[in-house]
Amino acid sequence: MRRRAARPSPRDEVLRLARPRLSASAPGLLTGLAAAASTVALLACSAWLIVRASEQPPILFLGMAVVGVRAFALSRAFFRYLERLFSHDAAFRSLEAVRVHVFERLVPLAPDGLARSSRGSVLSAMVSDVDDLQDHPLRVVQPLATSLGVAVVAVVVVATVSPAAAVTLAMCLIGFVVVSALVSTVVASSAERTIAPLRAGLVGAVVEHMRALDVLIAFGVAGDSLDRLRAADQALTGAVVRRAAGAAVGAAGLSLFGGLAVALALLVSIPSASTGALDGPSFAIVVLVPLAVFEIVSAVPLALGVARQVNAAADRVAEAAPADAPAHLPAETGSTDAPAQSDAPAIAIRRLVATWPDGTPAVRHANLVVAEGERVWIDGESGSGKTSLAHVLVRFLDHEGDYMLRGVDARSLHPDTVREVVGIVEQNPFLFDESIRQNLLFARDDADDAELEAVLDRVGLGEWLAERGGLDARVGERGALVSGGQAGRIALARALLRDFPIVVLDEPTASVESDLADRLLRDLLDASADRTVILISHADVPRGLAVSRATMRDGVLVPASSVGAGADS
Ligand SMILES: Nc1ncnc2c1ncn2[C@@H]1O[C@H](COP(=O)(O)OP(=O)(O)OP(=O)(O)O)[C@@H](O)[C@H]1O
Repeated sequence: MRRRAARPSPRDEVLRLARPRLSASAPGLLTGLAAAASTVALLACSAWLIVRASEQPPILFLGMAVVGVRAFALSRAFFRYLERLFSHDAAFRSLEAVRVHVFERLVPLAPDGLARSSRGSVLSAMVSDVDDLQDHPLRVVQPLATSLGVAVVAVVVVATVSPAAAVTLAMCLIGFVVVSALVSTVVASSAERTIAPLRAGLVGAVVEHMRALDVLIAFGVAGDSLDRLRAADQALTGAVVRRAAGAAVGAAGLSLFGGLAVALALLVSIPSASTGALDGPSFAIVVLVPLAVFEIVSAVPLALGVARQVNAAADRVAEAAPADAPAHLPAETGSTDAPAQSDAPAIAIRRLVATWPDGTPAVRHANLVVAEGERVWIDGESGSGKTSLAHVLVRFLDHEGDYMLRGVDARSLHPDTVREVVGIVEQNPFLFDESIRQNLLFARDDADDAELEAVLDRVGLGEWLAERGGLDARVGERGALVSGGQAGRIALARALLRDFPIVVLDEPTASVESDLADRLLRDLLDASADRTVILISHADVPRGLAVSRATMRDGVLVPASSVGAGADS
């Protein structure tokens, strides 16, 4: 029986994505090898030429070596240039693919699958951790492959001249790689593994500091936040310094073993040189080639350090953007045919249960039937689960039990298709730091100015728009230049532009004083008169605005009460 291949670990999956295909990386690897081989050959040829020239032979005997020195000097630069070109081209191409792939993995997580990750860690995963992954082909695979190739070729070439010198060279190379790798692992491995998380911590601290600056200043604690930033910066600097110490150990090992290789080559070659078995130029090659080889393999301890950093970055990318969506989020599959209006209710849910990705119960039990064109008011105490239900209705959250949308099982539809029919106007709508026009256009980018002005007029913002000087007025960072009620109205204008037949209004009056709340609610519901509306509001809704009412209590939706529900205004 054939065994199914084990699935690679999340880290390996990410690294495999970052690794260019062999056909893309082969030109870089081969030219890198040629450049390194040229370096060694240049030194060997020069050493031979200098020593042979000191013997003052006829110039004809030196011709080939002179050409060789020139050729290897030129080919070294030429192949080095090509190697940079090919290897970076391959790495950047795969980097582009990785970033797109990571972004595609993040999209289905938003918004509820990302609720527990800080913006800083997602930002770091997407930017600096993905950037670090390009070091895998460039600064790990390339130098290791080049070093191995050149070391083997050099040992073989030296063996043809002096087998004993080849043995000492091989021993010194192995000693250097083993000892410096071990010592630098002891000195720097923990630093290298912590650099990515510490850098993410610093980015996260900076992002949070900037986002919360108004609150921090208002409460006089901006200094404490700056202290935290400083501490994060110091921790990162400390790790970088410890990593540099590891690199210094590697450099010391290089001098030690490089010198040892030359000394041992002298030791084992002098007897044959003194008996004449080894001629002067060959003696020079045997003694000096180790210096050039060690220059190439000096990249090995650095590459091992970079490999540890890349592994840490890959772990973080795999954690921030897992290959499989976490439990309780809807799968990004299903029919893309949006269900049309029919005799079936707009929304019918029965024995519906939903859970947040972290396991917190979101909705414990809900039954609700909403006819096409009906307005339902869902009230309930803060934290009872109203917003959670809204997230189920727009398929941000998965559910168990029945959720039929216009007679079609919502789970059989692609979540994006459900969101073409059911739109949400969030409790704290997000406004981009852009003009009013841009904040509306992203809902429907082919709307002209007249349509935008009409929809703003419909949600009661016509006068305000004129006062602001038109659609080019900016709304500020996170809507800082508009009030909470105006932000809610802009969010509804977006939903109307998108023309969702079913709209969920989540606490539209939450940030509005109570005497203005009734007017805002009336305006919003008037503006959505031709659609099915599920109005979530813990505040009273004036009589007549909602047709039926249901109450959420501790995650349980208590069935709708009589027609004409609503408080006396
Ligand atoms: N992203 C989340 N991850 C995990 N738990 C959450 C998340 N969002 C909300 N909760 C929890 O789910 C429960 C219901 O919260 P929900 O926001 O649905 O209440 P709500 O009735 O809309 O409250 P409010 O009227 O204050 O907006 C609460 O216990 C809350 O702490």
